Amino acid sequence: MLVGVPKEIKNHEYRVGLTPAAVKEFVAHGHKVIVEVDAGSAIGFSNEMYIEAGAEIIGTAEEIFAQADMIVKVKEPQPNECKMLREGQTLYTYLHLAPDPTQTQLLVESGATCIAYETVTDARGGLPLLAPMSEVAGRMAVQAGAHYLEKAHGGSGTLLGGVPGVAPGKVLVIGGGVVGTNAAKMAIGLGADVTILDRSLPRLRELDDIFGNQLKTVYSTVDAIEHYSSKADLVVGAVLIPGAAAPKLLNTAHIAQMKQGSVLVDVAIDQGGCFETSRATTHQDPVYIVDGVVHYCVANMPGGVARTSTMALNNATLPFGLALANKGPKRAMLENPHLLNGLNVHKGKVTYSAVMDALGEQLSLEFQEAGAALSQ
Ligand SMILES: NC(=O)C1=CN([C@@H]2O[C@H](COP(=O)(O)OP(=O)(O)OC[C@H]3O[C@@H](n4cnc5c(N)ncnc54)[C@H](O)[C@@H]3O)[C@@H](O)[C@H]2O)C=CC1
Ligand SMILES: CC(=O)C(=O)O
Ligand SMILES: [Mg+2]
Repeated sequence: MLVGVPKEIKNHEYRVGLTPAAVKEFVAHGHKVIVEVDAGSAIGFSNEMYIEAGAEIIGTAEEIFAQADMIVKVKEPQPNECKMLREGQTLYTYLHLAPDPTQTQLLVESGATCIAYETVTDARGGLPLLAPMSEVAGRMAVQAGAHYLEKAHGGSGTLLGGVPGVAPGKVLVIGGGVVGTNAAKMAIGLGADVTILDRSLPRLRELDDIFGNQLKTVYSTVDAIEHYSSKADLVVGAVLIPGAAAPKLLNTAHIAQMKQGSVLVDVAIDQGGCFETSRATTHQDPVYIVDGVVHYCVANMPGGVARTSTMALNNATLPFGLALANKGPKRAMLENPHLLNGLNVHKGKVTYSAVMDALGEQLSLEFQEAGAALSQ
């Protein structure tokens, strides 16, 4: 198969679909890889490294899209990229279609086979191609929180770890999944006083087993959220109800009760955010202040540490990517129901029901169940 890797074109997005190490794997399996010039240069993956791994460097995205059987990316394709896709071509990347009618319409019109990283599943009910970016975002949440607690950045001037003779800062993590666990790990590592809320008791038991008495686990109720947020220096929003908009767990009245200079990091902002006052921000302009509380709501946090994120993402995407190339997309998906769950659009039809539920009527889309669509 001819695999193409264009340079990402979203604002301040430096991740790249394949690392040189991943290219080497595709080449070792007999595939040809073409990479756009400087696709990874910003994060230390030079054109020479890709050539050494066996790739050919190509001057423009247009040539990559025209030649490749499968396009491997990170972020959802931008409109000009969608227009270069065609029937018979496979797109393997994050898509997040449900809130994005324009992209959905363009992918349907392209006729291409579009696989979304974020809907590929695993045998334990997890999302294995979302998990690495949730690990990154969870860890970054505490780094960002510690930074914005500094006086010069709008915070209260609190050091999360404290010092001998001064108590540590208090961190509240709401949601104990992948983001929440990684945030807790970092906050504990800094020596903060950490409490995590979840509404799943089995999950709270697991967290108790992992962290012991370094972490306070509390069942998530309105009362618990009110109590712990009013005392917190840093609150991390890390809830997910799969496929749905995030629930608003802190309202404006709760935020008014919080300490001046405390920090909210709303990681769930890509699902609409879990604080009433949250609105999406960017790496260029990451924070704003409401009622004396600093809000950090960056929707693509992993892009901020693009080198680590690219390597973490490739570790997860490589086995599925190789299966797509080795077997061909049709056989690879029909043989693996978890990969098939990634299929969102195929030959002009939507094949993922949550996307159909969100946009079907608005765009007059045609739906076909993924397995049936591929089998034709
Ligand atoms: N902003 C960014 O750059 C990124 C954002 N994310 C987002 O972070 C969010 C969390 O992702 P994951 O940790 O992977 O999800 P997850 O499914 O692993 O964990 C979510 C947890 O929230 C809990 N939960 C649901 N409702 C709750 C409530 N009312 N109170 C307390 N807990 C509740 C669930 O029981 C579950 O344990 C998602 O919206 C995801 O899309 C992920 C990566 C990057
Ligand atoms: C998950 C996602 O969309 C990102 O890492 O940017
Ligand atoms: Mg206040």
